[in-house]
Amino acid sequence: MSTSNAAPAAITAIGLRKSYGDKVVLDGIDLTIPEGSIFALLGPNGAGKTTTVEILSTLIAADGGEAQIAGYDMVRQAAKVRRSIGVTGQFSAVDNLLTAEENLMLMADLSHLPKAEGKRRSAHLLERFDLTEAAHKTAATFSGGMRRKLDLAMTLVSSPGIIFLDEPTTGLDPRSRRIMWELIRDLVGQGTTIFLTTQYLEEADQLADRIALLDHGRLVAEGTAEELKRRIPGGHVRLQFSDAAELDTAAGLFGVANKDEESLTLQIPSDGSVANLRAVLDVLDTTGVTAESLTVHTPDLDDVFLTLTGKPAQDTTPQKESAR
Ligand SMILES: Nc1ncnc2c1ncn2[C@@H]1O[C@H](COP(=O)(O)OP(=O)(O)OP(=O)(O)O)[C@@H](O)[C@H]1O
Repeated sequence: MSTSNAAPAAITAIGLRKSYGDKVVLDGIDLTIPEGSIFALLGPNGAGKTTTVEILSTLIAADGGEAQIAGYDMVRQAAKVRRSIGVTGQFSAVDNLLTAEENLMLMADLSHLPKAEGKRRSAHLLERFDLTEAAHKTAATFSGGMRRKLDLAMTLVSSPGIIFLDEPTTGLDPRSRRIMWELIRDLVGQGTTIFLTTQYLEEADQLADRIALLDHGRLVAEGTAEELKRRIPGGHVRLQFSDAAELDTAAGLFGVANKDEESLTLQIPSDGSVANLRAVLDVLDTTGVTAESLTVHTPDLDDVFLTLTGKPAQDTTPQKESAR
């Protein structure tokens, strides 16, 4: 899932600002999201994730800053931006009184698709999202997972090139979450750009090419999951030796190292980069010490979150109810 640096940007933003009264919600946000990639905006409750999505999808106006979405200026060409994007928000667009198919056809009508084309796309999406059997059932009878799938399918009726997913799996059980992830990966495989907000570190880790961490209205970190994990202390390489003598010799070679006599292992602080690993191996090579194995331990995103925001991740907070 690597993004090419050569891919043109689907979304760029410079200096986005938004306040409600004296509360500064976004305090200068810069973003560049290449086409065909998944970008995750990660942040605790109230960090400003939804506000960012609302601004970029032209639902609300920023107080300052600029953004281009699909090459269109979000203020001067707002209508063109809207035609290029799909938005699945925290509040479901699904109409409970309609069937799955009727919900999809309604979206097709709103997108001004000819009736036959709307029917064709609805049928295709129902099949792809495994909702064919539920096509003629009213959405009121759907489980949370089915509803989310239908919601996303409705966003896809107009085949947008850029999709904003605001907390797409909040409140879903693990199985439904995995199904959503697969659907999201499929979309990107077809060239769609995904802008995702999430409170789930694992979700960002699993899906996103790049992750930005939003805290108090600012992006406090941005990079791939691996880059973010390397930015914080706690990473190390662990060398395993076959006997105590080798372990002792090796321990003498490295200035800072944690020796465990019992497991015959040596832990050396490391950022996990190739250059650092090479340096460790070079030291062993030149002194003729043989390690049995080497493993790299990078901190997980939980550590990153805690270090950079000073707050634990929100995975355990009570989940929000979607308005129906
Ligand atoms: N219309 C509004 N009027 C006043 N304050 C608002 C409004 N919309 C959002 N806020 C405030 O802006 C802050 C950011 O809200 P936002 O919904 O963007 O956060 P979030 O990161 O999406 O969090 P959550 O996961 O809870 O949705 C919050 O403190 C919220 O109370």
